[in-house]
Amino acid sequence: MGSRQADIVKSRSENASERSREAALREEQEYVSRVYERLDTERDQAERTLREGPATRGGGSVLQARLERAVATDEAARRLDGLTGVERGLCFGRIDHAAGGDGRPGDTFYIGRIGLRDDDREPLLIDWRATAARPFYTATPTSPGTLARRRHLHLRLREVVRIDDEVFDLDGLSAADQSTIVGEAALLATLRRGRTGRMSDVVATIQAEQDRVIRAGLPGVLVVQGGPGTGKTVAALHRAAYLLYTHRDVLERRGVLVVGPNATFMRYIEQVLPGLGETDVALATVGELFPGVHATAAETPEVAVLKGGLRMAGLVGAAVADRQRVPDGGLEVVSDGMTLRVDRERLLKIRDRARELRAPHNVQRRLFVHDVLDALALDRAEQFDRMTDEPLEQILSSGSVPEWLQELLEEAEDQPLMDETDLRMAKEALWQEAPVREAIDELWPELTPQRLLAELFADREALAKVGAEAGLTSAEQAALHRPSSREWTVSDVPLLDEAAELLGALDDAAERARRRAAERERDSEERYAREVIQSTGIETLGIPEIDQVDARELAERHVEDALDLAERQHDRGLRLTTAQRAAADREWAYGHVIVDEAQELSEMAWRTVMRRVPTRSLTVVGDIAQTGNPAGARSWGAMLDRYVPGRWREQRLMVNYRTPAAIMRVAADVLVRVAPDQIPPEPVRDDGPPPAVLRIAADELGGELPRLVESELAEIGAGRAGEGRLAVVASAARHAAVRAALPDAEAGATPEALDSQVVVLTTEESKGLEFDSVIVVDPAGIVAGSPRGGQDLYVAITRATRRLTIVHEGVLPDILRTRMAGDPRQSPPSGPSGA
Ligand SMILES: Nc1ncnc2c1ncn2[C@@H]1O[C@H](COP(=O)(O)OP(=O)(O)OP(=O)(O)O)[C@@H](O)[C@H]1O
Repeated sequence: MGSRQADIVKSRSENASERSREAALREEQEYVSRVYERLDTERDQAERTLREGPATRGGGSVLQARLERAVATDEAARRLDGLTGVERGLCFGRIDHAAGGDGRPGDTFYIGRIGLRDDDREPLLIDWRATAARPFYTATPTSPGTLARRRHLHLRLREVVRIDDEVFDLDGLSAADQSTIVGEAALLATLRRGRTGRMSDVVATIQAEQDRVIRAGLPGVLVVQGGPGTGKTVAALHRAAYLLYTHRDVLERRGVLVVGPNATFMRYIEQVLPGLGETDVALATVGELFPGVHATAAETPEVAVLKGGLRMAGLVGAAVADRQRVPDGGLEVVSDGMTLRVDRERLLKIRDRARELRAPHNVQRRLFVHDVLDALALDRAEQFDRMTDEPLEQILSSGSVPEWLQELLEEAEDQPLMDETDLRMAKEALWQEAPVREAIDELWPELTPQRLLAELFADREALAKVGAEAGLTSAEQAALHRPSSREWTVSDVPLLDEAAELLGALDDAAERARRRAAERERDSEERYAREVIQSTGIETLGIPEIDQVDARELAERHVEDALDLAERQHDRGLRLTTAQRAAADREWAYGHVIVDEAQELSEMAWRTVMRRVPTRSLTVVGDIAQTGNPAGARSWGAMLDRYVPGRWREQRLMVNYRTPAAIMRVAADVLVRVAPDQIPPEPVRDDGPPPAVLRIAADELGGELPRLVESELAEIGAGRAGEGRLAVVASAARHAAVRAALPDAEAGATPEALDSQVVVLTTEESKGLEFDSVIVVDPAGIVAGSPRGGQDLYVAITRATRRLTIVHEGVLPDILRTRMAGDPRQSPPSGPSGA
């Protein structure tokens, strides 16, 4: 065929494919418009139900009508919440199953963020979490299952703007093309988008290895280990949504908790779940796990290691025991001019009897107070008795008393000093006296966790005594000392939680009333707990500690009265979600807990997390190679075997969706040095320039850094459509100089930082985040500051999605030298001193 003829054929076939593309777009637009119409209708219906209440069916009692209303409004509120966040990209995929052997066409399904049905209850949109949607995520050219085609739909608002098709026609593909990447075109288009400072969901392009994580079963502990950018966070969040969809009966009432490393990170991920139609997941940092405390301050590495270690459980235990005192001289208190005494031996017995009560300190205290008051009342009675006894003896022995009176008096002498009523009244009277209360408080005070720890840390003497009992050296005891006014740190929170366990609730009347009410609910809760155990499948796993867990413990302790709920929900402003109720309650037992950046949790933090989930249904997400917390994990087994010995399972994610290959090669060099046993994840992206290295002296940062930032912002096209983010990640030593050089940039882990184009961060603050361009300042300082030599540099380098620049002062650290030497981009755009 001549070339002109070939051109004509090519252009005809291009025209034909253009026409069929337009026809396909039109067809999909029609369908997608129907789907949005349905969404609008459902939203209207839910809003009407909330506004006007459900249509009444008539008949039944008033109570029944109220209950029905309660259930319907609750459902409507939830539905509306779910329908509100899913507008963007509501329908993103379509799967066509191959024709069956009988020649009938295969089924076609549209996949979206939520499920929708038409008026005839026929499925219009399949929820991405439903089983029917699964082939969309798992089909690859090598194993397409029954799929003939997968189609990705790209929407701008409600308009279909592009279609990507994958036809699973293996014969037409070379072996090399039979990639395992699912929906490559759609995936790469997503990955190349500029960053906005907020994570978005990846529901349209979930990969097969991530799908296995997302859809893993609910029971037990699943560890997801993966290098940077492998989508651990995003997969964990999709997993939360999947579990809520699949196990709604259990999880809606007990809730799902996501624990993350810091407040900025939580803000970074917060829109993912609403985008998936889920609004009822509690998000918290470790510093927020103790209700009423929002700790963000960090300790020095030495104190963080100390406070993160398990000896702290012993320290807190010893601190509580130290507040149950028996003075050498016993108890002496002046009441009504009379000195009342309880001797040491008696007090020891009273203390031991209280301690034997298997209850927390504040509950044991009630028995202690009761017994001490007994002893004081008795002492007072005995003293009175002695006072009256002597004159009486004299009268009796004088022989001047008539016989009948003598008998009466002798009889009275044999009677007990006080009957029950006398004793109770005497004790109540004593308890009203301030000196008596103060004296008892000295021996066994009522304590909050905050008071216990603040007083302990401020008291060198107590620290020395209690510290020695917990096996702390004198240097460690001294390191814990601090003024009681100091704010709580993140490392303190697990200690507060530990203390709360040992202290129990305060003994106020309201608390007792609450507990009595809770007691009344116990029966139904126990029944519920059993259902929970059955439905999570834990029973069938035969996990021993579950058998030991009291069913009551497992029960959701806060079953809301349906009528209350209805009335509150009618006024939606007051509606409390499961997540909100759970977050306010330290003893809430969640149905599932997801821990992200889990390598950062200390041993003590794990104790706190495990208390929140007695069923041990957890997803633990992290990367051992990125551990920056000196008290964090060196291996998963070291942290988890204590709670689920040998029974946690691990899934690895091996593909890096964030960092382009050229940057990843530098990161891999660093990884070899810091964690030689870890394999770096394979990058999907092969775009973008190689990383640049610049030598800028510390005193030149003020002049050079702003120019570098400007030119990088131009490179990433920052500002267009709100996209384009740059981070300067500096060593602790250069942080202040960098901030001074970039006075207009946001700094630190604040929510505002995410909204700004340029942010200055420490490596710790950059954890979990990503930016189009990253400038790493002072790699040598970062390596020197990493507790295990280099992890922090690995984290900093792998934050970049497009461009990486390394700014150093003297000689480039060894760890970077191989790869960076002779790099073409060694000179900065404005040309300061080259490397
Ligand atoms: N299947 C996917 N489709 C599209 N984007 C994805 C996919 N998986 C991951 N990504 C993107 O890759 C980036 C990295 O994901 P994520 O932050 O979850 O990784 P990570 O493993 O938690 O990383 P790190 O350990 O470094 O914090 C994010 O921008 C995320 O949206």
